[in-house]
Amino acid sequence: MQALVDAIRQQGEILPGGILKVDGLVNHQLLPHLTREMGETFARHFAPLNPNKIVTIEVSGIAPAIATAMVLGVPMVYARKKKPVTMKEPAFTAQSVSRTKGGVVDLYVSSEFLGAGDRVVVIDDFLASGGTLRALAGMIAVSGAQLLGIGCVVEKQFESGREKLADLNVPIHTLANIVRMSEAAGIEVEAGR
Ligand SMILES: O=P(O)(O)OC[C@H]1O[C@H](OP(=O)(O)OP(=O)(O)O)[C@H](O)[C@@H]1O
Ligand SMILES: O=c1[nH]c(=O)c2nc[nH]c2[nH]1
Repeated sequence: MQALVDAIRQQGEILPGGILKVDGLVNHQLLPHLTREMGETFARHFAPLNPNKIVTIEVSGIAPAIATAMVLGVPMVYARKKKPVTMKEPAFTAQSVSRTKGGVVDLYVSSEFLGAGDRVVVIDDFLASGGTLRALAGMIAVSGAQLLGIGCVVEKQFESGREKLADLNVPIHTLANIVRMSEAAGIEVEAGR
């Protein structure tokens, strides 16, 4: 997605710990034209798989996920990181490591909104180590739903998440790919794959 690649070139910043800051377009401020194009691009890519649900993780996955769900006309469910009193039991749960806040986080999805018969495409903002998507895929498997594919806005190729998720045997589609980044060489970003 060329507009996203251009925006990352213009606004992306490298932070310590191999973190790419794209708060101006993905993780804090959202740009409607870019978010809409993300949704349209993911929807075009995954429509042939005929999903009946988009699943993501709060908080930064919500925007591209709802943009995709709106184009496909299907519900979007997001895993919560704190279990609210409104969430009915049983809930599916897993743990992941938050890359931007540190520490282990619990993920919760209610069985009210995910279960056998669901055909799921997962949309998230970042594919880095793949740990968060692995946790979510585990919850989807336990629920009895079928995982059809994974879409991520930004892939950090140098963290090899794609290779680590290969055993899930689902297509992974990303919109921008960070091949490498370093203070010396800057951010090498190309179209997703
Ligand atoms: O592939 P991984 O190494 O697991 O990294 C990707 C995950 O890291 C971020 O979550 P984080 O909790 O940092 O942020 P968020 O609250 O902004 O969604 C991002 O939203 C992905 O879910
Ligand atoms: O804002 C972010 N920047 C990153 O580099 C990253 N990696 C995983 N999750 C991330 N979120």
